Amino acid sequence: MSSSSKPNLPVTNAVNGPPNADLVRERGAASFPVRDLTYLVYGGQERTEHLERIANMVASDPVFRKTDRFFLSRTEQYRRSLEKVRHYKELIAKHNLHSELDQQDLRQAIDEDLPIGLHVGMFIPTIVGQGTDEQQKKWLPLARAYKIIGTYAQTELGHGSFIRGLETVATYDKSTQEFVLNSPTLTATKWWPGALGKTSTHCVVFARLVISDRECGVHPFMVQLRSLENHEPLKGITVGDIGPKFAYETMDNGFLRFDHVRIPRDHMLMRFAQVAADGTYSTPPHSKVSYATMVFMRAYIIGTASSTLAKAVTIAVRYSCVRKQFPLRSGEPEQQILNYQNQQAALFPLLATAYAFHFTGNYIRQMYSDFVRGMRAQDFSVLPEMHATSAGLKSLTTWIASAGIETCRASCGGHGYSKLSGLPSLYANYIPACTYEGDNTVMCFQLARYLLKLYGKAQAKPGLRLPGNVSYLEKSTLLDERCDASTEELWLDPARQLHAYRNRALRLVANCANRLVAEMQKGKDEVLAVEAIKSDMVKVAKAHSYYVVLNNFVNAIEQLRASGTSTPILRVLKTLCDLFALHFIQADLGDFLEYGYLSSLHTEPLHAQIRRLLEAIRPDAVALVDAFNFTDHALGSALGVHNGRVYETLFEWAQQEPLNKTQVAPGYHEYIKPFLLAKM
Ligand SMILES: CCCCCCCCCC/C=C\CCC/C=C/C(=O)SCCNC(=O)CCNC(=O)[C@H](O)C(C)(C)COP(=O)(O)OP(=O)(O)OC[C@H]1O[C@@H](n2cnc3c(N)ncnc32)[C@H](O)[C@@H]1OP(=O)(O)O
Ligand SMILES: Cc1cc2nc3c(=O)[nH]c(=O)nc-3n(C[C@H](O)[C@H](O)[C@H](O)COP(=O)(O)OP(=O)(O)OC[C@H]3O[C@@H](n4cnc5c(N)ncnc54)[C@H](O)[C@@H]3O)c2cc1C
Repeated sequence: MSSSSKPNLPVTNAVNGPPNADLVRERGAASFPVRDLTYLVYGGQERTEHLERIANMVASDPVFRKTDRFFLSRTEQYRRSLEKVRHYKELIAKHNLHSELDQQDLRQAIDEDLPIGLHVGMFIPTIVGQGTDEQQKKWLPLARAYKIIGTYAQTELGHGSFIRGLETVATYDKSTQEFVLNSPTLTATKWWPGALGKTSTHCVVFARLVISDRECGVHPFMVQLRSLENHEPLKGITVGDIGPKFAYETMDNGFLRFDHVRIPRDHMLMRFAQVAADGTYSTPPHSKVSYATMVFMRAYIIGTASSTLAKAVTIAVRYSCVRKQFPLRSGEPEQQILNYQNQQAALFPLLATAYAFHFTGNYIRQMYSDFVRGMRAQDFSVLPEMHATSAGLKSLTTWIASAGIETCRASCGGHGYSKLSGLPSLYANYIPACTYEGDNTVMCFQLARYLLKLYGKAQAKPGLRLPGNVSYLEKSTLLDERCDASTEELWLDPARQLHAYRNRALRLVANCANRLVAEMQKGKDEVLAVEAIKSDMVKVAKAHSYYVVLNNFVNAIEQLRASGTSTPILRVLKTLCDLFALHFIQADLGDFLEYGYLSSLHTEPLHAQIRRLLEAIRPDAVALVDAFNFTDHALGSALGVHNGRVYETLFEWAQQEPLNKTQVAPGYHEYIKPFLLAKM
């Protein structure tokens, strides 16, 4: 079956001409209607077409061009991103894109780390989440109209993960009803906040509240940093850019110091905790409610892991169809490198993972909106589950996506190392996701701690009912059960796949819990006992998160089946889900073998089934990446161009290299000529 219709996307940036014949053939051989899968991914035909209109508008707009980005200095890149921000605002007005969703779609299409990312992603959400109604009324209209630009300033030179260790102080002065913000030490300097260095006029600062020498914990405060007239820093404020980074050049991550800066009392965001005029402090209803913006952003990051990985896989799969190396036998044509099993084994599990993470993103979005509904009704009961689940999923998805981008890059051979492949910058700009919004390892501890607690409760109280994704912790009998997938066919049973993931997670939780007890029996207190099991806690968190991802993928397919999705689409999604499930068992085989859950009786059919799945996906590989529907602008890759004119595009883009502006190299006269022409 061929694609039901051609995607309505312009081929920007790529060199025009007849499309690569191999890609054309591959597209014609897809076993499912590509367009229907695109609709499924993006939420229907209407929404897909809307996204395409925005993507086309961006892709054909010269202000948003990307191809020269590699040749610009850091300062030029920052200026260009400001130019894009201005144009983004002009387009909102011109095309009436005033809804939050439209603006999100537009930013996504622009596809750059713009210095308004923090304004939109953390500054405004913090005002919404932590501000009183009056505070929202005052600041939201200004922020939404970009009359003020803000960021989220929490991390300091000395502390990021350990929020309670922040040193910036906000001391309440009852006599003037003001807070005095101060950075008492060098390590109290705010360090890293995006757009803090040069762009923001305001920020939400996290500081320890002190009232009459009493420590009241870390709270958020609204602070103006720069004049709205001339952008100069205000009195008492030292602010600037933190300097060169691994990548992320378009973003002015900044530093900030306060020298006894005074702000009015109503600049503390007081939705949950309050300071009255006389200095009376009212505690928040939940001690971690001021961390809510981070939970929001973690959920957002989980949602973007799929699309980021999907971009890398799209580039690598298309290129691997165009690229040919070696005939199998002399005299035969050379093979597309995607025909090699090793290439498929590297790329197809990542393709499957990009689809798996798509459904994880849907799941966490739903969980987050239920959680927000509860919060609005002063119900914080879901907070621990939301925090733990999002912390674990954020870690797993960003780790896998980061490693996956690098695998894609390496799979493109030498050309993958060229920045023109788009993969080095995709990787370099993405990997901080493993660190920001909570270092992944530290986040894993949060989930593991939650699971250990629930496991302990379930042990202490048989018959206790735990919520959906953690209900397996009730069933210690599961530990005695063994895998019975002794044939290739049995490995395709979702119930058996889920059984394996549940069993592994439970085993690791139980093992950790036992070790904790053993460490305490050796005389350690609980704190030191936890220190002795920390690397196992990371494994626990990952194992549980894998289970959550797979469970959601399986459930999503069941729901699609129930809602009448066509057989060819269901078939291809099931194949991807199977590959996801089996690949990550194979990757962590030691976990499953260690406790005798699996034996060689099961591993042989497991490996064989994985090989079959790779073969099954091969004819649909191009269609499956096409279904993500990225424009050439979004991919920013000479290797991933839709028309497959890889070599032509690489050649043309390389001509832009500034070194090629002259035939004779700069420096020739000083450094090359003297030794070339020196007498022997
Ligand atoms: C839809 C529109 C979207 C627009 C998007 C726009 C695009 C934006 C693009 C920009 C992209 C990227 C930009 C990146 C920006 C990056 C920003 C940042 O990095 S901001 C700084 C982030 N910092 C962190 O994440 C710090 C991590 N540290 C922590 O979270 C905490 O300190 C923690 C959890 C490690 C420990 O906290 P604490 O020491 O206070 O607590 P305890 O460990 O003692 O735990 C006590 C108890 O509380 C529970 N707990 C902890 N945190 C939470 C929470 N958040 N919620 C609920 N409960 C929490 C913990 O589990 C313990 O529970 P207990 O039952 O006692 O065991
Ligand atoms: C690109 C980028 C953008 C950022 N944007 C912002 C922003 O907008 N606003 C903002 O406030 N911050 C921002 N940050 C800061 C970011 O949130 C922190 O860097 C992050 O939370 C990690 O904290 P840290 O740097 O203190 O790491 P550390 O905690 O110092 O981590 C270093 C190592 O120590 C380990 N470790 C730490 N604690 C423990 C423990 N208890 N047990 C065992 N191991 C431990 C970690 O696993 C890690 O391996 C940004 C950072 C980056 C890189």
